Amino acid sequence: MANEPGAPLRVALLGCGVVGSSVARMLVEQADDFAARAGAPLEIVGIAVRRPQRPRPDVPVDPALFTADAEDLVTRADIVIEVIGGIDPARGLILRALEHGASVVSANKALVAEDGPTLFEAATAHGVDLSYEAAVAGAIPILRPVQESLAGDHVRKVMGIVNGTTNFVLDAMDVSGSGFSETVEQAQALGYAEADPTADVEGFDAAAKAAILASLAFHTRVSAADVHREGITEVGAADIAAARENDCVVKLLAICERVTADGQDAVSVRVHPAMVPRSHPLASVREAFNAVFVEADAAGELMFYGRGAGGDPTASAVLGDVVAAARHRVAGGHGPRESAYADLPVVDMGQAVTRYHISLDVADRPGVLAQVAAVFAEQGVSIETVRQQPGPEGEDRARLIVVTHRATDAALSATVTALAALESVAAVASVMRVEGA
Ligand SMILES: NC(=O)C1=CN([C@@H]2O[C@H](COP(=O)(O)OP(=O)(O)OC[C@H]3O[C@@H](n4cnc5c(N)ncnc54)[C@H](OP(=O)(O)O)[C@@H]3O)[C@@H](O)[C@H]2O)C=CC1
Ligand SMILES: N[C@@H](CC=O)C(=O)O
Repeated sequence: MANEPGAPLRVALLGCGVVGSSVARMLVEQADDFAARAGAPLEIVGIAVRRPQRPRPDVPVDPALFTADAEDLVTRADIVIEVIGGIDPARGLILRALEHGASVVSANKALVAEDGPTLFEAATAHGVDLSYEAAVAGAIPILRPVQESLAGDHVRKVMGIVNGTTNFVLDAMDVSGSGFSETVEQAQALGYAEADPTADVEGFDAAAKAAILASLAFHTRVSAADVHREGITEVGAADIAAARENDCVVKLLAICERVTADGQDAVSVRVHPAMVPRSHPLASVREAFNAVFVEADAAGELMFYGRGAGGDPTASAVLGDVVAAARHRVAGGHGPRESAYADLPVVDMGQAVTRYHISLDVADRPGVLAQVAAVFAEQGVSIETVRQQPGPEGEDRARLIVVTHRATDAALSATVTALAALESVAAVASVMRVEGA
């Protein structure tokens, strides 16, 4: 859909919170640059928010532009930027914008991961762009490289830290021993966390991003519901300490990989905390930074690193999509369409192959090590290393630390259940997967 040459492009902004206020400010402050890059001036014609009367001193626009009537606003724009978040009303507003011929830019991973195909079909039907680079890993250009630059390769695996809030919390627990709630509050104040931080700490946000990455990397459809998800609320000081003793750090990882299941090509997509060796590049990703590690047949290993959350970093990705959409409207053409021809099944977590680090408090007497080893053997799980440490002073207990070789998650988790049932095992002190070794 081409616009009149030189005519301003009408931009509607839906949402003016952490991300939207940065987008509005940058559009205004860098208006001349955007006009030159896009090939036409970008003119904000309205900003839809919940509370239009609220003073917003950090947003340098005419207060009359604020409206609560997003439904009307989207029908008056060439480009609609959706940074409200959540499923509704964002979904209805995007569909309405596309139906009215507007190009849409969104940062909404929850919506794309839940109902992307409906939105993509509407964009295709109306011949306009729908882009969402900001939805995964904030400022890091990762979706376009995976979708376009790697379209000539065969991506085998994508593994990354894609949630800034949880990385901020885990990093603080490791470095300063800070408490969980206190660091989540800090992440909220810094604008990293979602409106409801449960989405971050319970892994929903990372699962949505994993679904998007897997869909693009493997040319298939993966929705958020297909992703195995564990958050960081169960990670305690004992796990952080166990990781440190093992020369590892704990990270919330999103892992998307091609697998073979029952002789068929399939994909495994999971989000969970894992111990990562300090020597691995992902271990050095600190604070709210994100990083995504991609393995492809021809390219080999690639790593993308940068700020994964916050207003300005996310606005950078949003505005990159806005300029691309504007160029298409000025010169004709459109961005990449969904490529989901592969139609690969998603395997369940039990079939995923991983390694476990298990710390057990056991009775310190002859034969216990043999009992423990027998449980691993019964489940077909091979032990890589086992260490024994003294237990608490005055108690006849020892701490056994076992790291396994790779096995299916089903076998590993059955092993932990069987270990916990042994009379000689007083407690399973910590269980965590190990990745990146
Ligand atoms: N924050 C971050 O670091 C990142 C966020 N994202 C994504 O960007 C999106 C926005 O996030 P963020 O800016 O943090 O969110 P905020 O909660 O800070 O802002 C949400 C904005 O949407 C407005 N809004 C809420 N409901 C409605 C509604 N029904 N109609 C019109 N406007 C509404 C709010 O209005 P009001 O101001 O009046 O309350 C507010 O301006 C989300 O999809 C998020 O996942 C992506 C990457 C990073
Ligand atoms: N809440 C998210 C924001 C970016 O997507 C995060 O913490 O990474």
